[in-house]
Amino acid sequence: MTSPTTPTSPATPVVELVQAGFAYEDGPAVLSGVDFAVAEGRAIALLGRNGSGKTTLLRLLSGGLRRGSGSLLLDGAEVTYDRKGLTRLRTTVQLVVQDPDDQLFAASVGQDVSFGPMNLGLPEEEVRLRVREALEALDIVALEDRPTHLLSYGQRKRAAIAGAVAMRPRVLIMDEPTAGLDPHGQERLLDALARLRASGTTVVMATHDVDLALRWADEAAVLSPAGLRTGPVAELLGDDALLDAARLRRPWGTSVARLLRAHGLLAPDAPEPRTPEELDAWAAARPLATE
Ligand SMILES: Nc1ncnc2c1ncn2[C@@H]1O[C@H](COP(=O)(O)OP(=O)(O)OP(=O)(O)O)[C@@H](O)[C@H]1O
Repeated sequence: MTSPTTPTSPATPVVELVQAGFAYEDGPAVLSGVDFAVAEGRAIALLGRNGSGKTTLLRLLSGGLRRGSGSLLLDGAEVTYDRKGLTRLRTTVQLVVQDPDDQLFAASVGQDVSFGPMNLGLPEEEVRLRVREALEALDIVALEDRPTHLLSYGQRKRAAIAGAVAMRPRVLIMDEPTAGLDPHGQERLLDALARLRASGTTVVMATHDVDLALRWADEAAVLSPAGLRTGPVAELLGDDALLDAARLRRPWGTSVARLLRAHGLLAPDAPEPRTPEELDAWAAARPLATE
C-alpha cells in the first residue's frame, strides 16, 4: 500500500496543474488551459507582465484558490478540496504571499513562525525544533523575540518565509520574494534559498527580475497572451518573441553572450555567463589577447 509520504517516481511531479482554467467572479478568464508541473528538486522562476496571472497561478497550485476547470494533482492524485485534501496539499506545498504584512499576524517572530506547526497539532518539542530550524534557515535567529511590527521590510519578508519553512514543505512557493529588498537583502535571501534547496526543498518563485531568474532558476514558466510556456530557463529567456509577448527584457547574461558570440569570442554551445562573476571567471580563463 502507498502511504501519502511515500516518495513517488522522479517522473511524477509533486504538484501539477493540468489544463487548468480560472476566472474571478464576474471577470474574464485569467488562466485557461494551463499545464504546469513542479518536479521534485527544481528551482522554477515564474515570469510574466503585471496582471498576467502569476499570483493567481501560485494560489491555484497551493490550494488558496480552487481551479475553475482542469485538475490539480498532488503526487499524481487529484486533490480533493475537502479538509483532508487541503491539509495534505498545504503540508506539502506552502505559499509565501507577496506582502509580508498579509502573512504575519502574531506578536513576535517566534510566535508567528510557530503558528503553522502548532496548528498541525505537533508536540511542543517538535514545534520548537521546527521554529529553530526555520529561523536558522532564514538567518533570523536573533529576531525570535522581536515584535513583528518593529521589523524592517526585509526582516518581515524573511520572517514570513520562515513561517512557511517551519511547515517543512516539499514545495516552497514565493510570490516576488525579492521585490523591495536591497541588494544585500536579496543576496541573503538567495543564500537562504540555496540552503533550503540543498536540504531538498523544491522552490517556485514569481519574479519580474529576468537576471535573477537566469541566475537562480533551472526552469522558467512564462505567462504571455499565448498561454504558459515552460522549459529550461536559458532557452525561454533567450527567446526574443516570447520575451516581447510577455513584456520582459532580455537578461543581461544573454545580451553579453550574444555580443561575445557575434565577435567570435564565445563558442555557440558554450555556457552563457549569467552574472558579472561568471563573466569575470570566463575572462580570467582566456589567454591574453595579443596584438
Ligand atoms: N480578487 C480578485 N478579484 C478579481 N480580479 C482579480 C482578483 N485578483 C486578481 N484579479 C485580476 O486577475 C488578473 C491577474 O492578476 P494576478 O494578481 O494573478 O496577476 P500577476 O501576474 O500576479 O500581477 P502582478 O505582476 O501585477 O503582481 C488581473 O487582471 C487582476 O486584476
